[in-house]
Amino acid sequence: MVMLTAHFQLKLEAFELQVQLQLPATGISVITGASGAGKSLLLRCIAGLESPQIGYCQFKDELWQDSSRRLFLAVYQRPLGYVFQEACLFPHLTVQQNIAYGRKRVALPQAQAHLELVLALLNIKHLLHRKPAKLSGGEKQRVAIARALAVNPKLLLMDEPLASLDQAHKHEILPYLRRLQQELALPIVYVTHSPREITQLADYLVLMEAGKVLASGALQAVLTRLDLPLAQSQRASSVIQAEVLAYDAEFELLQLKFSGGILSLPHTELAKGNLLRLRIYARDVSLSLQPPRLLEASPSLPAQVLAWVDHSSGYTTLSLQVGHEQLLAQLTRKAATLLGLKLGQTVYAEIKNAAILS
Ligand SMILES: Nc1ncnc2c1ncn2[C@@H]1O[C@H](COP(=O)(O)OP(=O)(O)OP(=O)(O)O)[C@@H](O)[C@H]1O
Repeated sequence: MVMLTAHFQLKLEAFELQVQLQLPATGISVITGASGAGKSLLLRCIAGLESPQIGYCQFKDELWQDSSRRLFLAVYQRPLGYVFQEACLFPHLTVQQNIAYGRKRVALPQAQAHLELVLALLNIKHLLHRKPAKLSGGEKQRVAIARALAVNPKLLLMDEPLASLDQAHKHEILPYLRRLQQELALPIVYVTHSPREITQLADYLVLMEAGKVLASGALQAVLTRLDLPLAQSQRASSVIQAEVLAYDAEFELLQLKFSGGILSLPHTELAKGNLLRLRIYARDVSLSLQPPRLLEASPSLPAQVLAWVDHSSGYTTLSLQVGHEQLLAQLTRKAATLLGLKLGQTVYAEIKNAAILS
């Protein structure tokens, strides 16, 4: 189901945004692309903070903007929350007052219950009486997110909300974002450069370049498109869903099942049946023409070669069909040449490492 249909044409002095986009109703849609690609401008257009010469924006069954009919809802008339790179809290107000500041225009009876849920989900109840100067960067950003959610928006827009935080605080906030989206059933449009945030958060991915949408689609489909810069970078990765099958306590190995076979990963114990999102870097997948021998520690999985692309760095990225999933593998061009691969050929992929993202 489509949540948001957005067509914008915005001419600035030295830049033109020209976007036609549809985003799905559920999950987190991530907008990514190089610096200056127009990601923030697109988000600002959706919010009604820019006035494009041509603009059409429909959220579910609400028409927010249609330049052909001279219709334009101002930002405060659109039921959305906006979180910026910096928390931008009022320094003289407490956390509670900062959050209440955004809530003045909401007088729904269920608003208090909603707010309680938001405070619990973001784990900030114990901070309510502090001033922003006494909060860590991560806590400030959680308060800024609570303030945006306090108005009970139908859509949350986030523009690089973790960019000003150090690594530790980024890690602290990421799990909250996924939980918020799920518990509040709130669609999120999220701008980021970060490959980690893309793989951890995105259900749907939009890739922008020079003011235009270069590609958009389900995360896995966009990540594994060999014609896009994502698959050709050194950090190319694929994402798969897997289920916890068993735990080998002796070797501290988690056994995970996905449609392509079984993976073993060193990890602490997780409950059987848990569904996990795994990120597999293309360079952590090695290929062999021989089927695995019995009793290998991490048996290779049968995979079909779908396509490959050579890049200028001396590497080749291949896309492989493994069960119902597509995986990327990155080899040196020499190794790929020596394997003598052919399209459609069956090879054996060893997944040497995978990160559990959620
Ligand atoms: N108000 C403005 N007036 C003129 N040009 C602008 C304005 N705002 C943005 N631009 C230009 O539009 C282009 C896109 O800007 P935008 O902030 O959307 O990029 P971005 O993809 O979000 O980049 P970054 O990742 O660095 O934040 C840039 O070249 C920028 O200089």
